[in-house]
Amino acid sequence: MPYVNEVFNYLKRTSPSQTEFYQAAEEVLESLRPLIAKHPEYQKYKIIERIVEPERQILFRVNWVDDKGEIQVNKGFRIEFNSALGPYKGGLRFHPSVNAGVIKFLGFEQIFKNALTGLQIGGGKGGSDFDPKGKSDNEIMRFCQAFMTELYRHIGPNTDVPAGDIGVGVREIGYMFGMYKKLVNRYEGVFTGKSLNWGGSLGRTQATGYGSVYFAKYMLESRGESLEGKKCVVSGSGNVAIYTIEKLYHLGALPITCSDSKGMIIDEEGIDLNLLKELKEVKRERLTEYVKNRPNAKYIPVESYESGTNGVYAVPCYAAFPSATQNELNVKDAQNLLSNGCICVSEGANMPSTPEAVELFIEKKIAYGPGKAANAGGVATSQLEMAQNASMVNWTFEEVDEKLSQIMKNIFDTASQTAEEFGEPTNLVLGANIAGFKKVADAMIEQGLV
Ligand SMILES: NC(=O)C1=CN([C@@H]2O[C@H](COP(=O)(O)OP(=O)(O)OC[C@H]3O[C@@H](n4cnc5c(N)ncnc54)[C@H](OP(=O)(O)O)[C@@H]3O)[C@@H](O)[C@H]2O)C=CC1
Ligand SMILES: O=C(O)CCC(=O)C(=O)O
Repeated sequence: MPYVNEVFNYLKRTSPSQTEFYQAAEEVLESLRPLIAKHPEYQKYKIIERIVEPERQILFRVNWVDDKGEIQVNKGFRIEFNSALGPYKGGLRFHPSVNAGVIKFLGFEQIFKNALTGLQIGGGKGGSDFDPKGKSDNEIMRFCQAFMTELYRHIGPNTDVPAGDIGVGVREIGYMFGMYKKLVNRYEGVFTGKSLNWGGSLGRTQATGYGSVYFAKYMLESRGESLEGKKCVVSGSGNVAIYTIEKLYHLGALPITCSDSKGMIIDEEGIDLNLLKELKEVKRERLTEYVKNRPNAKYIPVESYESGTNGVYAVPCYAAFPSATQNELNVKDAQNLLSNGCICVSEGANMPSTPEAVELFIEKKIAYGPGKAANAGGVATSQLEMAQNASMVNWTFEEVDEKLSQIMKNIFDTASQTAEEFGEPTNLVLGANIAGFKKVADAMIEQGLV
């Protein structure tokens, strides 16, 4: 369909060098071809042209002073992509790889992910190229405060509600919220992922990882399969990876790997979750420390991975849970997984598989849950946090977890029913993209040309 090609070419011409954004946009636009053929109104109202263009992009300078008294300068970003379904909602990422193209891909994915949750949240994302690694607690605080001295004027509980992502957790949210409160002189639910001491929701910390495992469970159930007793591989060792591992244990599976940017752990007896939490959540150590406490486990540094592959996906498993970062799983990794008998991939990370890897998973018809569906439990639980803040109530952990599980089931049902309707029953990429897009597109038409 030339229309879709034209929009994609326009986007490449007008937003140069945004590789990750092109990747995310191309996948969605390709999926939309059969929908647009059936629904010419999307073309008439120029929904595709409008949806690939953020409503607002905020780029700003962040000045702060390090512990040596030297001035440091970083870039800050907030991309308010689409508000058809609710206030902009999406995390903040602090990582040296952050640039406009990365934030734009994340914000774009967020539009459809948030729509799939069935909740009233629009799509946005932000962050900075600030590297939190090796920074003191005081430096983290000063950076977060400096970041907020600009961002505060663009956000609000009914406007734009940030949360965490890579490099941003409860500690950073606390420092940013503190500065926001001081600047606006109001105590309000402007962030999610807050500490339980002052407005956070039980279950938000666990939600993305738990949600990704629930999604795998529902994909597998629909095929008469289950995770019980099965070996699983997990990449990453941050928030999403840790709670993926925890939920895998709850469901009787055996998670045997985790990783960080320097290397990976293989622990055939099962990852020691208490040890991992202590190292990563409390001490903020590297994974090399894990094997010092767990002599039977093996540490493999990145340099020892087979060239051009991610070592995690060379480990034989029944199901894989990519939970680190974008494009961490390439076509060679996908081949390794498939040839070792893996039948399920549930993406906790955003866009962790390259387009060629995704194509192979779809062609082989394995249970493949794309990130925008499989990791939507985090943002969905953020919306539950907003709902509790707005009505000044606190739900129990069990209430939140029950709602999360049901939301993941609904997302799976919606994506698979839509995939079936468009003639490819196992293709959840197609199903998730069409179902998410349709909800936003219909709202955009109903709200007029704004
Ligand atoms: N937190 C949330 O609620 C949600 C997160 N996500 C996505 O999940 C993924 C993980 O996020 P989260 O767990 O919150 O982040 P964390 O910062 O808690 O952890 C990130 C993990 O990924 C590893 N990692 C990051 N970048 C790279 C890289 N370039 N190469 C190899 N490993 C890397 C980190 O290793 P190291 O410490 O060495 O850098 C760390 O183990 C991201 O894609 C994020 O967008 C999706 C939905 C919600
Ligand atoms: O909880 C949120 O608002 C955002 C989570 C997030 O950044 C994501 O879904 O990628």
